[in-house]
Amino acid sequence: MSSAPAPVLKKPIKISCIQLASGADKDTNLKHAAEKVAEAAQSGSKLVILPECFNSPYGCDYFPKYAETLLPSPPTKDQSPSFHALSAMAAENNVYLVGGSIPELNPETKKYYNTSLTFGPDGKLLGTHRKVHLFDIDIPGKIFFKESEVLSAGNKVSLVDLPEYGTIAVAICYDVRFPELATIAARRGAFALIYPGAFNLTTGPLHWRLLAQARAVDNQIYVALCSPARDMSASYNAWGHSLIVNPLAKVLVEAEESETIVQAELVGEDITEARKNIPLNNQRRFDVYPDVSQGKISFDEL
Ligand SMILES: NC(=O)CC(=O)C(=O)O
Repeated sequence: MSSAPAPVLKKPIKISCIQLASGADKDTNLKHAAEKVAEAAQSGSKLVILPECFNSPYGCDYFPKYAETLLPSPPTKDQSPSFHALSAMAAENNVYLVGGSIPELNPETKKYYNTSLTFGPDGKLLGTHRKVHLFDIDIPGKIFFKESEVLSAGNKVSLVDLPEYGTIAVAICYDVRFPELATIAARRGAFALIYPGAFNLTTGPLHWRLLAQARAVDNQIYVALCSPARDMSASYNAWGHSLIVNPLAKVLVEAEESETIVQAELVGEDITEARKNIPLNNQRRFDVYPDVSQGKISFDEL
């Protein structure tokens, strides 16, 4: 007799994406982020998400200037003010915090990364994700961006365990375009795919919502994309439109472009129901596409 699979989300959790307005001053950005995290927590969120490059402008010219050193871990306050500010935001508000991303400099290799840090309600670091797929695109007349001119790529699928709830996967922005990473995280039991991200005025309207819905329908789990607010005076204009999508790929909530917090309650039964009614997980044909299941995968060492 086959028994029902254990729910991947043990109890409901309210989550918030903070579509943060930030500028060039890191201290101001950190203080503002702290106010917004407190606001999200006060409204009942237990998982709070900040955007990609939440405390700096986004662009290759800015990565070295704003980069912080995270190793050896934990870093000192001088090495990483953002690490300490994020840890305090999580602890003071008793929330899990996916701290968007920050530019990171590895002091030994001298390589830069676009790195996300996730903290628990006790302020302890639970996981890190270095952007795996660097944002290198050239759409003539519209947008040219080459993160690989400055950044190096991370090399792992990042899963973070939230003990009372279950497991989330954290990846960054351009990573959302790669279904393999999401599908592997889902097969490892994630109940949500969390992407701090910063699409732009060209790719945002084309693909932002579509990709969130695609990753949700592929994997029958929740997806959250958290953008910075749009700033037309900045060199990179973020799309905004932070959103949360359910396991049937329905958009539960979506922002416009200005600063706001979008929230939704994630419910385990909605994942179970979607998977019962459309049982993709029992129907995969790895005998037909073995490369997907046999590739070598690196996971987060928690
Ligand atoms: N900024 C990114 O990493 C990705 C992006 O804007 C896009 O894929 O489009």
